[in-house]
Amino acid sequence: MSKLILASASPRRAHLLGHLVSDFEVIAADVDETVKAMELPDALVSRLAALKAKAVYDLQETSSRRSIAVLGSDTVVAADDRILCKPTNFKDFHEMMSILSNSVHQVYTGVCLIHEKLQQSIVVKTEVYFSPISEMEIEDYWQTGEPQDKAGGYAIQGVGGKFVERIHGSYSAVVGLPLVETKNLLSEAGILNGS
Ligand SMILES: Cc1cn([C@H]2C[C@H](O)[C@@H](COP(=O)(O)OP(=O)(O)OP(=O)(O)O)O2)c(=O)[nH]c1=O
Repeated sequence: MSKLILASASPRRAHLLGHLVSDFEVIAADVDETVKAMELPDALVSRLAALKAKAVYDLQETSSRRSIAVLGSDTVVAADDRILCKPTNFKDFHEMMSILSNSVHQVYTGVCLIHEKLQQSIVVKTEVYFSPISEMEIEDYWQTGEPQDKAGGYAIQGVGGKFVERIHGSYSAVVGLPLVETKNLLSEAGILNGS
């Protein structure tokens, strides 16, 4: 049985993966997440998920690579293909919330599994519908500290959940790791217990 490594610094991803696998290691991947010119969101999350998995795979001793599997993932928020990264300051965040307020946007999560030299990737797209957000709500939300490290400036699983009217797609993908699709990837690779 292969040892599974999650190539991520995100506690949310580790928590979600824990719903599928009881035993895995976590190693943060240090990669350049700069968006390329004209890069579309689905291509971006696919490239970054693979980059993260490959970075951690390459850190492993050559002799042990045959018995490991590495999972990388990346999430971005996009409004009509315009990528909204993690807000760097309040002005940036305010602009994001103005775009998301009373409108629908897309959350893309890419997952890549490297196992026995094979690399398999998937991208999950979810549509998220936001209710109108007032100026005061934008200011108050920024003060909570929650938006700062989140793609698109919000967390559906936290305070940001109060802006979400409905979603069409995968809730776990919005949080950071699509459970059904990741389960299928791990299962096909023979990594899940009992598969
Ligand atoms: C939209 C949204 C994003 N997020 C989070 C998930 C991701 O952790 C983060 C997107 O940034 P990522 O760069 O995908 O992930 P990360 O920097 O947290 O961790 P790593 O690269 O090491 O795997 O935003 C939420 O937690 N809730 C949400 O509703």
